[in-house]
Amino acid sequence: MIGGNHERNNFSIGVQIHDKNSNNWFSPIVLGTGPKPSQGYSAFVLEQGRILVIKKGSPRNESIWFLEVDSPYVREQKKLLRKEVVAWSKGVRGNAEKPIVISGPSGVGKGTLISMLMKEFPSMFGFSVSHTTRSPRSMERDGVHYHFADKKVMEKEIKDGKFLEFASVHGNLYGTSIESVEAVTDSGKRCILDIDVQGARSVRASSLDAIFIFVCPPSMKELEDRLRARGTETEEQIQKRLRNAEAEIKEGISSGIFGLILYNDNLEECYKKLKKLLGLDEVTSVNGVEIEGINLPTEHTVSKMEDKIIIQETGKETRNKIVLDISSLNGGAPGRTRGILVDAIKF
Ligand SMILES: Nc1ncnc2c1ncn2[C@@H]1O[C@H](COP(=O)(O)OP(=O)(O)OP(=O)(O)O)[C@@H](O)[C@H]1O
Ligand SMILES: Nc1nc2c(ncn2[C@@H]2O[C@H](COP(=O)(O)O)[C@@H](O)[C@H]2O)c(=O)[nH]1
Repeated sequence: MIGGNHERNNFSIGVQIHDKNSNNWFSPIVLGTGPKPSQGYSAFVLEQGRILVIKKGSPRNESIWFLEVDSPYVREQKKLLRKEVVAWSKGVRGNAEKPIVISGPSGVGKGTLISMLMKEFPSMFGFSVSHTTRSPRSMERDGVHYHFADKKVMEKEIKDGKFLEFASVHGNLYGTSIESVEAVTDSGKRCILDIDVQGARSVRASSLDAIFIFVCPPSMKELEDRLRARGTETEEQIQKRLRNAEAEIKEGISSGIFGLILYNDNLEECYKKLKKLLGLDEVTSVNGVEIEGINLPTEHTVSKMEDKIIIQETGKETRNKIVLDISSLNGGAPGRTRGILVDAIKF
């Protein structure tokens, strides 16, 4: 059962599961950010354990949702959390672009390359803000560079299934929350994750369909010089990061986790190669790839014909029809919007 839940000031709609055998209702763990309560919903059970939910009277990009009840991702989470699990993802027009995972040893230049990409293509990419238990550096801001977290709180949230991946890196806990990835995908942008090799391995093993890029330094000497020049770590921390770098580089190159390997020798050259790998070398406009919202008429009826959902405007002389092609679904939970092909027909 999917329904409104205003009473406890919880402004996301609630989900309850009915067990036919015991005739009991129970509340599953709900992953991802769901839709806010609305004046009405239509729902259709789709293949592969998904429910399509269409909201009435919602603003642009807020009307189409998918509740995953028995998809491969949800089954994986049920095993991990040993509880009933469901997961939300939001429907967007077109293709949901794959998230990009960037890994590499500390100081190789991942953050520098990501900043260049986000500066040149601000409307295309968004950064997944990780959680960490390490202390902030002087220029770092909470919620922008990291969510600086208390270890106990973060460990509890990991237990509650709120993280896509987490790892102990250079003596601190780091992790990517589902909410952080969703904050990016919900804004229609392609998500970039800057995470270590262990985190990339976890993401690879999950059902999040991403692109994996490993960044290598030209030499260990150059890596050391960059870490020192950055001036953000103590000598002891630099030594620890350099020791870890050797194993990370070995694993990054030989484990098969990463489909793409970039050498960051000359920064400009490396950035050009990164853009080429992402198919951006010909892009001159910052608005080249936008994921559009799906704009539904406020008053409508909904029907299903084979693999098409037909949304018909009511109460007006011109009756616009919107057709969702559910055979075209791509992407999805966790932390991803679900792309869908949409046709609008005016009468
Ligand atoms: N190709 C390059 N040549 C010289 N210096 C570089 C190059 N790329 C990055 N740098 C410099 O190296 C330092 C480390 O870069 P950056 O902070 O981006 O590394 P990082 O991989 O994100 O590290 P961490 O994993 O610790 O966050 C920075 O001072 C940056 O300006
Ligand atoms: N597994 C994860 N690794 C992460 C995450 N966020 C950052 N990192 C990695 O940690 C190191 C050190 O980062 P620093 O900011 O302390 O220099 C670096 O390799 C990052 O890629 C995360 O969410 N999960």
